[in-house]
Amino acid sequence: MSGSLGVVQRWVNPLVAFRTSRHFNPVVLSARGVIVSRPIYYNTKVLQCVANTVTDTVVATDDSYGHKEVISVNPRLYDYLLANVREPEILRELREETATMRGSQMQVSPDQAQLLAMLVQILGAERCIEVGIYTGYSSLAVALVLPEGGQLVACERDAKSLEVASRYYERAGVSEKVKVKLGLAADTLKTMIQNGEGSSYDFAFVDAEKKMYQDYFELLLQLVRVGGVIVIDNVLWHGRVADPLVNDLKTVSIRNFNRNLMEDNRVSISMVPIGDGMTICRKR
Ligand SMILES: C[S@@+](CC[C@H](N)C(=O)[O-])C[C@H]1O[C@@H](n2cnc3c(N)ncnc32)[C@H](O)[C@@H]1O
Repeated sequence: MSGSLGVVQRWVNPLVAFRTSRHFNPVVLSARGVIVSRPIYYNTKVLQCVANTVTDTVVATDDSYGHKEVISVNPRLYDYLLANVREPEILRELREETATMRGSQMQVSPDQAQLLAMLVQILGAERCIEVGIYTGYSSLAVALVLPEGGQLVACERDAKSLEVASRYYERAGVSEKVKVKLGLAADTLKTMIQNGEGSSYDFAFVDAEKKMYQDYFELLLQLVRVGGVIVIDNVLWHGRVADPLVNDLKTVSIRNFNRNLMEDNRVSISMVPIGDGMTICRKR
């Protein structure tokens, strides 16, 4: 720090200071480091946030990424994103009730649910499957956009969480559309195949036992028609899949599943960094 009054930008990345310089008056400190003037529009905390916004958010810019400024969602940006999600009132109530329960971190986020509903609508899906209901947030999001006569076969092994889900299906008026299958999902899917339901579904969402992903996928690939879509949740697994030092059973199985999917010519794929990561697969 200099011995005279001066502008101090030690907390500002020079690139960011340049980019944002039109938007604020800098902090001026005395020789002893006492603030003698503050920005006109921002207090120092806000200013710090402004200065950090770009550096916190843009996570990749170099030529490995074609100099594309790739962003990562920080809390402030995520709040903004959520403020732009159209979450139906009934889903909000279910999400808030679930938030008081054990395991609430398992439910998909509002932006994920909106994407699922959007995919179902784009596909014009009438016959859907969900693997892993919990209290019903994602299944209700799908059921709400199904057309008259549409059906969602939803698999869950935990009867207690199903009580919440069923109550919300009822309240939302979609009970007729959701066929709940209590039991192990793989068994339910096998039975559906044995019953001749192969290639008759338009859409499936997988959000249950991570070690079973490959099995669920193989079964669902038989149940979904050509052109149908299978969405898999948690494919980024809190970032652990990209960390070679993490090798617990769940991480390894998701990592292997992702690698297999990359080489699987039976589907087109798109891995999307939404929520905990989702891969959208379209059956060829
Ligand atoms: C991540 S949660 C599902 C969250 C849900 N999609 C939502 O948005 O609220 C996973 C659910 O899968 C269920 N589950 C786990 N293994 C299962 C299995 N083998 N068969 C059926 N359900 C299973 C769990 O009981 C749990 O409720």
